[in-house]
Amino acid sequence: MSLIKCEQLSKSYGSKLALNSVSIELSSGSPIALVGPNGAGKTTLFSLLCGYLLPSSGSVTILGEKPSSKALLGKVSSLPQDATLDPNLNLITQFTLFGTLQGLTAKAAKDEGLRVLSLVGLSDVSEQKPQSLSHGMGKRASIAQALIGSPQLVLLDEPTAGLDPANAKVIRDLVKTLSTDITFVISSHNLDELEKLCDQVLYLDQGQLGQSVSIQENLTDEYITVSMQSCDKTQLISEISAINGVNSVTQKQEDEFLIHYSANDVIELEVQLFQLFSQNNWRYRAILKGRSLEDKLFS
Ligand SMILES: Nc1ncnc2c1ncn2[C@@H]1O[C@H](COP(=O)(O)OP(=O)(O)OP(=O)(O)O)[C@@H](O)[C@H]1O
Repeated sequence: MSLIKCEQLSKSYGSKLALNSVSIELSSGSPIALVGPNGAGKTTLFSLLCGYLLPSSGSVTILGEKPSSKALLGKVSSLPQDATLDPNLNLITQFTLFGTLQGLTAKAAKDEGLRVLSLVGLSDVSEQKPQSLSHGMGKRASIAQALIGSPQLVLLDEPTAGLDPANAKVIRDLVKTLSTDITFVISSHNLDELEKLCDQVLYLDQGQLGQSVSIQENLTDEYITVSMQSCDKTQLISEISAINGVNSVTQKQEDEFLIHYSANDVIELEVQLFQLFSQNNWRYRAILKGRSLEDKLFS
């Protein structure tokens, strides 16, 4: 059975059509990215999936059920972009309350609260109120709240927005670890982050679902993306273009170059690239097989 199924799903706010006939069918598994410009309809789609909003037309089901149905209690949860915890209650008190709202006994709810706090590394602050937490800890606490009851589907809206790189990595590692049991759908503007986490990317623009890109396909594409730290750009393009099997070299950004090749032996091409860098004393930042997600989506 599909995890999420939307058929010609539309949502209007008055005369504003925020979501326009979206049809998708998604299965459980690796994290799924939802990307799109501001106002594309990502939050609206999340709200429909959670049952916070009703469709104007079309249909949406999660595990075959309507989003707000009792059968989905505890199976779907979400971390809205502006989620805040109750400032008046300490973490474990409010998590216990959320657990009981999902039908757990008080004891089981407290155990569950402690379990999810431990998952996000916040056992030590379970008795503290949200205001005493740093921004990163607060975000982890909100994610912990979304994990109460071991849901099958968790929707994360900008889970690392505003976090420093170290805290963002903690959240990414957490999602990676948990994604063996939970399917995450992550809305974010951070394409680098999504590339690290997700296999599939849904692109929403002006309420319409555009392309669905599989990141894994990168592995078989005949592209290499090279980010350089220092080099002579004109010479780099000319010398790589001259390598046997290379069809084209395109400068994508200031220091990023996309190599399209038809060589059968990618390892041989990589060796030649390293030799070229070494001979010219050029330094590289990264060499990526395939195209970057940004390039796949926007070129
Ligand atoms: N409650 C509302 N009333 C009227 N219009 C709304 C409402 N909520 C959203 N919209 C409009 O619907 C469209 C989609 O908004 P939505 O918040 O779903 O986009 P988004 O992709 O999440 O944007 P962002 O990346 O900026 O968070 C926008 O044009 C927005 O202005």
